[in-house]
Amino acid sequence: MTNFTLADLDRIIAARAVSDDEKSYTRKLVGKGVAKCAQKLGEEAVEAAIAAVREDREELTAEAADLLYHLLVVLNVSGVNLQDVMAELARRTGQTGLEEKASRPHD
Ligand SMILES: N=c1c2ncn([C@@H]3O[C@H](COP(=O)(O)OP(=O)(O)OP(=O)(O)O)[C@@H](O)[C@H]3O)c2ncn1[C@@H]1O[C@H](COP(=O)(O)O)[C@@H](O)[C@H]1O
Repeated sequence: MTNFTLADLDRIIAARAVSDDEKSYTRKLVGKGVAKCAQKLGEEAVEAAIAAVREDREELTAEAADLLYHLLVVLNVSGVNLQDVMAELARRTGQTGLEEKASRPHD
């Protein structure tokens, strides 16, 4: 169990994207533009799908982490806020999302 959230990773990516650290993978990837970032996102999605079909849970866990990282990079370079994506997901539940959370206080 960890308290680390997508919002935490999103903040790290936003900071690394504009950092001047030449060792930063995020900075290098963002510097290559949206097409390269989107290509990486697609590759990671396929790798996650293959791991799922193979029923390899360990591999799927690692690929899912790569996929979420690369999705957040694409959102960042595209100027789409993670908060807006979460709001869209909440809207689809027909509620803000907070009501259900309140009824599951230990999640
Ligand atoms: N979560 C990740 C993360 N997931 C995957 N990756 C990188 O994504 C790359 C994907 O692997 P590939 O083998 O497909 O990439 P590659 O062949 O090296 O690169 P390409 O030339 O194809 O782009 C790897 O190099 C991983 O290091 C990540 N890089 C960074 N993070 C997070 O971002 C933070 C900031 O990282 P830096 O920007 O490197 O400081 C880190 O602390 C992490 O929290």
